[in-house]
Amino acid sequence: MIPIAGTAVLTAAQMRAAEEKAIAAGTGVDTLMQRAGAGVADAVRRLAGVNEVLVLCGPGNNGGDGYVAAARLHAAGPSVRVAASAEPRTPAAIAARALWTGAVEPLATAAPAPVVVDALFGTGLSRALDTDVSTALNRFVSHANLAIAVDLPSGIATDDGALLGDLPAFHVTLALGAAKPAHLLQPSAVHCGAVRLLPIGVTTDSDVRVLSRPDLPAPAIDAHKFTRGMVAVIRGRMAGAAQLAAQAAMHAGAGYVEILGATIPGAPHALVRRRCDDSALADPRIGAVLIGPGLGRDDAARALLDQALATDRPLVIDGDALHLVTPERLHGRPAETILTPHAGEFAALFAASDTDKLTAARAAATRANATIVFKGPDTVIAAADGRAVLSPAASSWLSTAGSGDVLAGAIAAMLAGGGTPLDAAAAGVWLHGEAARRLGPAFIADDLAEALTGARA
Ligand SMILES: NC(=O)C1=CN([C@@H]2O[C@H](COP(=O)(O)OP(=O)(O)OC[C@H]3O[C@@H](n4cnc5c(N)ncnc54)[C@H](O)[C@@H]3O)[C@@H](O)[C@H]2O)[C@@H](O)CC1
Ligand SMILES: Nc1ncnc2c1ncn2[C@@H]1O[C@H](COP(=O)(O)OP(=O)(O)O)[C@@H](O)[C@H]1O
Ligand SMILES: [K+]
Repeated sequence: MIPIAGTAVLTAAQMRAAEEKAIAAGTGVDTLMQRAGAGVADAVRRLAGVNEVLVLCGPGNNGGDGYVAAARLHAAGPSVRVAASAEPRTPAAIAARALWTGAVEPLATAAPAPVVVDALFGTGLSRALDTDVSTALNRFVSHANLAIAVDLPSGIATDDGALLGDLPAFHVTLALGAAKPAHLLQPSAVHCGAVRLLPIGVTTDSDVRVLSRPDLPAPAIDAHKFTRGMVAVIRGRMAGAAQLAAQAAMHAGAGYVEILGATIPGAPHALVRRRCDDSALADPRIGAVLIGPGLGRDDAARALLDQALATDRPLVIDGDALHLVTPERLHGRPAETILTPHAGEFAALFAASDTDKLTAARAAATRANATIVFKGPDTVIAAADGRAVLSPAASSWLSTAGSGDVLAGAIAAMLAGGGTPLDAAAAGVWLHGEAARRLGPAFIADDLAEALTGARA
């Protein structure tokens, strides 16, 4: 049972292919199922203690994992019962069913237990749950003190995180072999609870990974302010937003942060101010230019955006600027570009899409030849080369005005510090989430910017 941070994320088809590769190399599906079931039993025993466990088994290999786990749990001591929605259908699941010597109760009439283990459906779910199955599942989960899902909560779509039925929320989900998009994308992720990985000895390879704590060393012994990264924030109509972003860049570790534009009364003394002209923007020491927070959408804003797009400096584009730019204008830029849209800005820039958030972000990244940070409760970071990073849900207290400005500043600091755009964006998202976690409830964006210092530590 290991944390999923930094691990590969596989679709159902990629997981099947990985499994087939293992089978072709000599590890049978029964062996994989034994490993999965043993891992589940071990995790359940640790989480459930001496409480009675009810294992719910479906017709496929997810159900097979359930029978293996039930037999192993029974052998290890805890009181276990099994209820099934249907007879097992796959050869491996039929063999696993034979290992369970106790009764198999019908799902509809089985009594609840303090611990419920859902092995009804995993990556093979192909349509919505029947209502009798989802009613029973809700009944068991609502009566349990601890609800554990095997691989995925039954009723969620592995690849896009859609809910295929009226689903309860689980406390823990044990991802078999690899995390899947549904463990991280909403609305399904919130139904998974804490997700832990159970390795089953299958090699998993993917362009998509789970966000992890970035490696951000202290400045080198001979560092000076410009080697640590210089960030230029272009100020627009709302000075507060630009100031928040600038403060975030400073607290995230940039060595030198300047505001390009009119003076902001009360700004920190460490924040340098300069006129926003072509020569300021051409400063070769600038590691990242940030435009968008509080920019406005008028002609003056458009002129500032033109200036920013004309530089050969790495660029972070946020907020209002996302409404003024087009993917085509970004495509030919001579330096890296990171875009940080929330759902509304994403739709304005790339048009609404009916695909899932991961697919949409990757397509947008290719289209704009930029790194996209598609924000929200399931932030997706996608690079133009197809790689992507999925963030586990961050604190919902981030839903406060200005927290996006803080994120943009943190990402600009990471980019100026020399990371690749994908690493810089991921590091910024991680610091932002960690700062929020440290603050707890009801913080404001100003607190969040300051808390980046602690997150960085
Ligand atoms: N991929 C791997 O490497 C491994 C996968 N294993 C397990 O195998 C699972 C995948 O097994 P399967 O492909 O057999 O799929 P599932 O066990 O998820 O379910 C498939 C079965 O359910 C039926 N079905 C699908 N949707 C339904 C619905 N809404 N209502 C009623 N019946 C429905 C299908 O016709 C099929 O019979 C994984 O989630 C995991 O738990 C493990 O056994 C070990 C290794
Ligand atoms: N419910 C939520 N759970 C987790 N993170 C959230 C939630 N709501 C917003 N966020 C995060 O907070 C930030 C909000 O950014 P944005 O919408 O641009 O706000 P603003 O424009 O007010 O600064 C983003 O990083 C987003 O991912
Ligand atoms: K399941």
